[in-house]
Amino acid sequence: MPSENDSQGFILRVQVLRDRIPDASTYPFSIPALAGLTSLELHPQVTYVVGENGSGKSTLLEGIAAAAGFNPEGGSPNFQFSTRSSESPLHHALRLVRSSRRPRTGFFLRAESFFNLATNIEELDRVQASAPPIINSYGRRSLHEQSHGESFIALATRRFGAQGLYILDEPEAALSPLRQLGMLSRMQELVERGSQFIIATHAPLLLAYPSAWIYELSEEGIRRTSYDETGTVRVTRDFLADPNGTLRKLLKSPPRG
Ligand SMILES: Nc1ncnc2c1ncn2[C@@H]1O[C@H](COP(=O)(O)OP(=O)(O)OP(=O)(O)O)[C@@H](O)[C@H]1O
Repeated sequence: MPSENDSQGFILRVQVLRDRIPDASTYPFSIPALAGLTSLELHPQVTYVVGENGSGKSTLLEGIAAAAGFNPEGGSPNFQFSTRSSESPLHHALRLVRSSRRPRTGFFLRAESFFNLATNIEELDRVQASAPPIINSYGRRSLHEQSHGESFIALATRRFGAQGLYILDEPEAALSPLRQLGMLSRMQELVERGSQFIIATHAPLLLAYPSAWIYELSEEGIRRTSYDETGTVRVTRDFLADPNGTLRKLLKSPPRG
């Protein structure tokens, strides 16, 4: 049963300490959506970050994840593998305003590091042969031997748990539309058990969690918006309402049929 305290998220707000920014004219502080950011309030349960390619979603999520103690390359706070040090210095300038609740578990998912995570689990299980295998928490089957979607579903159903902080960068890359809807119901189970999500996405289905807050990043900055006003929903809705009309405007020769 969720306690009254569960109505608070673990992270209440993300503050940007402008005096810790070494050079506002270089990456990542030069990204338009981040340039003027001073504070971002998070929903206690589900906060989405949307915006065009290159608008700064991954940079922001990585900064929040690193400031929260995750490996910037992804995984749970226990995973400390490093294949490259490409993380941006954003987290040095971020201060997380936390509630009195502490997450019991958590995961930072970034698509490009899922492969490394799978390899890291195999290596850890090889060297720690006496301990219960870590892969047991991921459905007992090597993530390398599962499809991208299967391994994500194993992660969300087996490894994600109550009182968790989950920072997910475009998880839809792995998921069919049906599985994206399934993810919404898995999110509800976890939210009801005190978890908090921060999700960057381009997927209208995955974006549909009710009462969540949505921030849209753009050249103008970062602003809270509604589901219907997001670019991703508008473009998808317009297309599905009239695919042929859209294609006629877009393509040189008209579509057949
Ligand atoms: N290591 C880096 N050094 C310099 N610029 C970078 C670096 N990483 C990303 N950028 C630039 O910062 C901007 C924001 O990138 P980011 O990956 O955060 O965007 P995004 O919104 O997540 O995009 P997408 O939807 O395509 O995943 C882009 O213009 C990108 O080219």
